[in-house]
Amino acid sequence: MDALLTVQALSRCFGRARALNGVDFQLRPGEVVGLLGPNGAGKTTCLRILAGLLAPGSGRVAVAGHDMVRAPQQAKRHIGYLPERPPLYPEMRVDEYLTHCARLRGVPAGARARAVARSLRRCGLQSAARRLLGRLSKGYRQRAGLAAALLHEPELVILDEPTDGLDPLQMREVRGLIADLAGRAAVLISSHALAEVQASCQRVLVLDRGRLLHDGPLAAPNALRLRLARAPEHAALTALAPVAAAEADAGAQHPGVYRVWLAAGTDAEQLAAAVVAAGWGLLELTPVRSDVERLFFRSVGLETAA
Ligand SMILES: Nc1ncnc2c1ncn2[C@@H]1O[C@H](COP(=O)(O)OP(=O)(O)OP(=O)(O)O)[C@@H](O)[C@H]1O
Repeated sequence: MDALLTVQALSRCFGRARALNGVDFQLRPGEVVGLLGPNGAGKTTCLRILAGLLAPGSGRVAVAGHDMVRAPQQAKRHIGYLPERPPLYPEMRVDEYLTHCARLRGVPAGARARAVARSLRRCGLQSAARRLLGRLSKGYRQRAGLAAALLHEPELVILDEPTDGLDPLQMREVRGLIADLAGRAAVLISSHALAEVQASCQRVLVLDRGRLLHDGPLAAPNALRLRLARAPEHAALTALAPVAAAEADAGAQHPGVYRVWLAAGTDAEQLAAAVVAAGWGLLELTPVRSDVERLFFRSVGLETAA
């Protein structure tokens, strides 16, 4: 499938400091990707360039085939951007603000009310539509910023630390909003919250001192976590046709928890059927995801490969 976003050899300096250094990656339609990196890694700089708010020093950004420098209007039409601190006017009401943003975004006059209502609904803001932005909690301000970013139904949504400063309940709500976006739009999320990225993203980029150190999927191919009520002999488990390899999960609190790799040409459904037929009591069968924390520290050189 063609890339929705293409980033090529992107660099940017501030004075003599190099904030971004030769960054390359692509985003496909509908995928949710986390952008991780320590403070000062260049995440915000990168996202601001992608959103067309900051000029690149060199390199290229193209959105849906439109070059951000040569055709910024067309490129930006496909992007919704939630900055770290959304620029909300405290004296405006939520619905007034969204109507104002819809106008700035070029949503035609006749379609604005519908776009605002849809954005309010998607971000759970209907009951807050008449509230002053200046009186909103941090979580609701974040929702208002996201509602503004989604008004024109962008295919690429860029979120700069969307859960920063939120309480666990608000974080869960934002996570729900991201899950709701997934599949309909590509989402690029910068975050310090590794658990957040683990929960929401299919792929992770790690940036450090302006360089992209890692770009890879979070799902480990063919690996599943299997939990059984009655732990079988290891040999009995590996004798099942869909099992290529299995190892007991040493970190698990109970026996009967395994990491299982599927044999080529088999799938999770076949493994479930084989385990049930063996009478071991299937309690859980879930895809194994890479550990974002380990991946992050390994990428930035603070941990050697285990
Ligand atoms: N407008 C600016 N003027 C000068 N230097 C800047 C500017 N914006 C960013 N920088 C510098 O560029 C580097 C990357 O900053 P950036 O904000 O992109 O990092 P970040 O990964 O988003 O950090 P954080 O996680 O702390 O938000 C830093 O050294 C920062 O000081």
